[in-house]
Amino acid sequence: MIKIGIVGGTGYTGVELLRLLANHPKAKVTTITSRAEEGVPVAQLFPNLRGHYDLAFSAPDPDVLGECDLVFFATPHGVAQAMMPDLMSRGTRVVDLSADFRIKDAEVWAQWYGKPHGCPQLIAQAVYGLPEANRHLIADADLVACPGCYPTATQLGFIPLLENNLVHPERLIANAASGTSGAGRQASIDNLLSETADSFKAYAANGHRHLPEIEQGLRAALPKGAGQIGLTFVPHLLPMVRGIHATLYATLRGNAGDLQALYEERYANEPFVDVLPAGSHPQTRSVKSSNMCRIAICRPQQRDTVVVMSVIDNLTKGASGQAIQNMNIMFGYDETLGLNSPALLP
Ligand SMILES: NC(=O)C1=CN([C@@H]2O[C@H](COP(=O)(O)OP(=O)(O)OC[C@H]3O[C@@H](n4cnc5c(N)ncnc54)[C@H](OP(=O)(O)O)[C@@H]3O)[C@@H](O)[C@H]2O)C=CC1
Ligand SMILES: CC(=O)N[C@@H](CCC(=O)OP(=O)(O)O)C(=O)O
Repeated sequence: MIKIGIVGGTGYTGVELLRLLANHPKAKVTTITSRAEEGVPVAQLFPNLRGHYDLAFSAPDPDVLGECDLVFFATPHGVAQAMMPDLMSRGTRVVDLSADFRIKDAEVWAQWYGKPHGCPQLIAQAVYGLPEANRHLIADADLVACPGCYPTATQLGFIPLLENNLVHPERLIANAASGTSGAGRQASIDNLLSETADSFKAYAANGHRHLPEIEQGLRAALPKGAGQIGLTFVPHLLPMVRGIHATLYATLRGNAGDLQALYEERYANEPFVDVLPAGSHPQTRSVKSSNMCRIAICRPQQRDTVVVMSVIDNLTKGASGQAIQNMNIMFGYDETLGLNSPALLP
């Protein structure tokens, strides 16, 4: 049994980690932090966890976290950067759910996150935790940077086309829509029910901080010499709680062959990517609370635009489920341990 610490246990990704880890056979949460809720029993704040956890929230303490085999950071950007050097010097491994170590260029990070990177010396050793692309590196990593929610849905959708150099990489488009839990649990007027219900809008159309992360991942998938990645990414807010639906567009270079077979083959051995039968339209409800990404591909009127639809639960495959998938790989466990529940319906 490995000992787990969670920094930032009162946010949506923190409580999703707790939900998923409650039945994990090889991992036990031994400390969970919140500064605002210090001393409050976990089950008092989250009644769904009554009977599962005896712990109370505590303030982050490096000595206590340093006794864990693995610490998850489920905190806003900047927190992991500040605590990481001390924690890693104690030999504790880390899966960071924030964007602190996702981007390989510290200056690009600073440009998009509006402040200097707080720990540039550890960026190089951070492994980007998208198992479908980096499984072999994750296994030995001490620091895994878990991908963002939009980046997970978008990269899994585009990767097979790019790896096989089938599309013009500089003309990619991603229209993606997220439920409101993507914005976290802190109060904000924009996320009130009365602001979001019965409405649908794009936001950050001029540039969202996930753009450099997604482009970095797509660049890694493209064979050398195959051109430059250029993505137009427009996020949208959906009046629902969980889920991301990404509709992706790419222009084929020429005769692409059987795209359905290509996707089925690429993801045949992936436990958490499900390529739907031709003609399907994936729904966010088919992945709600599950770690699955469901994908469908089509080529309308057999023209040169390929459309890929990719759905995930932003809190599960888009954050905490993927974080646990990474943990399983890091500790040599079956990758699916604790993550096999099907989606919640209705
Ligand atoms: N929501 C989503 O769908 C996704 C979120 N992410 C990322 O995961 C991270 C967590 O997201 P989410 O759960 O939504 O965030 P929330 O805002 O809901 O929760 C943040 C948590 O971090 C703690 N925290 C805040 N500041 C600090 C600090 N300085 N030191 C220690 N703890 C702190 C808070 O507790 P307290 O202040 O009491 O200490 C709280 O428990 C973010 O980086 C987010 O971008 C990634 C993918 C998807
Ligand atoms: C709906 C909504 O507001 N979503 C958030 C992104 C989700 C997220 O948490 O971003 P990371 O994955 O980088 O942590 C946003 O657009 O900022």
